[in-house]
Amino acid sequence: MSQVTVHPPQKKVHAEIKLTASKSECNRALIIDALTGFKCSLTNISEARDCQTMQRLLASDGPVADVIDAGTTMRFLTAYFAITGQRKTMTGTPRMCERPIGLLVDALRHLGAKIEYEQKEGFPPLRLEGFNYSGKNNLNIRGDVSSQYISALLMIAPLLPDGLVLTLEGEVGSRPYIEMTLQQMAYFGIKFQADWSAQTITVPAQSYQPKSYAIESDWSGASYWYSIVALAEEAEVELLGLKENSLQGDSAIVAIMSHLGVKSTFTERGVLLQKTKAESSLDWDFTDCPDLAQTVAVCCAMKNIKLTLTGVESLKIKETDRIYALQEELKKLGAELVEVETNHRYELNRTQEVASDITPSIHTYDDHRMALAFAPVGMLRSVVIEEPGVVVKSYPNFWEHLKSVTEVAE
Ligand SMILES: O=C(O)C1=C[C@@H](OP(=O)(O)O)[C@@H](O)[C@H](O)C1
Ligand SMILES: C=C(OP(=O)(O)O)C(=O)O
Repeated sequence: MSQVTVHPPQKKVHAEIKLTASKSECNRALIIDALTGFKCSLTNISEARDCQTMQRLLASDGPVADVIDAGTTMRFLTAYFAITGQRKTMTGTPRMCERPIGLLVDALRHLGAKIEYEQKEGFPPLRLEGFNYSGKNNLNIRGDVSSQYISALLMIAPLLPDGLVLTLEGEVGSRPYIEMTLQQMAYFGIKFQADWSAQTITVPAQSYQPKSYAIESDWSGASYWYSIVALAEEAEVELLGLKENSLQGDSAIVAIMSHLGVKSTFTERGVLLQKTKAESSLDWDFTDCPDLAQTVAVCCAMKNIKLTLTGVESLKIKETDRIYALQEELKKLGAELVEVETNHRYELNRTQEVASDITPSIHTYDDHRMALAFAPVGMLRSVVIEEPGVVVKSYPNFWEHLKSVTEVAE
């Protein structure tokens, strides 16, 4: 097993970090570029493996598209290959083949795509066998499973002969990601109407306009630096390439961390993080920013801040069951994450002190965010992170960046 040990810093954490670009923004830009016939000029392409995989698969005419563990790549490419009538087998890691895709497949079939399941109904691997337009431009889809299905459908909507009227049913999770999709579509010239009270988005048939586009740094990646600053005794970190008015919903970390002891000041180059006083409890709804839940839970566990989490149901179908993974690994930090009876509400409490001579060893469950969220623990006590290479999915340079502020032993 490979592992790293993160040791507490010997001096003030002081760094300027150039984060890689957002994988979400990048994978949308790559799909839109493909829909213009690759006529856009994209800059600051993300180093995240999910985006490298997207680029490689868009450029390949091979019959099998293996997305590895990239959810957006799987969902966005399925819609893209379907609408462009490409015959492909879509597959990924064993975990990817446990992540549901039935709602997207049903929607694409309704529009005219021929798609078969190769193994289990509702899950990858899938076989795409062409597209024959059904003449239907109305579609209803549940909003509470994954917003990625909705983004995937929206991005192909302008290419449908009659456009698309998409109605989202029930609760809508990860809504900022849907808004990011619409804003990026608008940037590339697409006109649409979004009626959020009726949860209906109307996209007429039209063409994307090729343009140049610079992808912003990754706010999800920024969240680990917020946690580092919150936990370190003394710290000042500038994160480069982030904007105050971001398309990314994970910029909510600014507001969350203002309660947990990090002050943000936007500069011409990005955002400056400085320490400030933390509150003793936090109650946060993660419906709009599910990828921040692990960062915040670990940070609160270490700072002994009582945390109540809601809106975390989707965590069970991500790279791993993140609720289970958090529950297991937080125990090693002396904290307990329990579901409160009132349903879908979780409470995090420190229940015991872990002796200072114990070095917790954190299992990462093939989930980049488990490694990234637990690494900041090293600001307060030495911690082992198992299989550290998982970070490559979204933040390949993380360990190099961390080494610039503290000892990370291989
Ligand atoms: O559209 C996107 O780029 C994403 C949407 C979210 O997924 P869900 O919509 O499945 O919650 C998020 O967790 C994921 O990391 C990226
Ligand atoms: C859930 C995530 O990614 P995806 O769904 O794209 O695999 C993530 O990066 O936290």
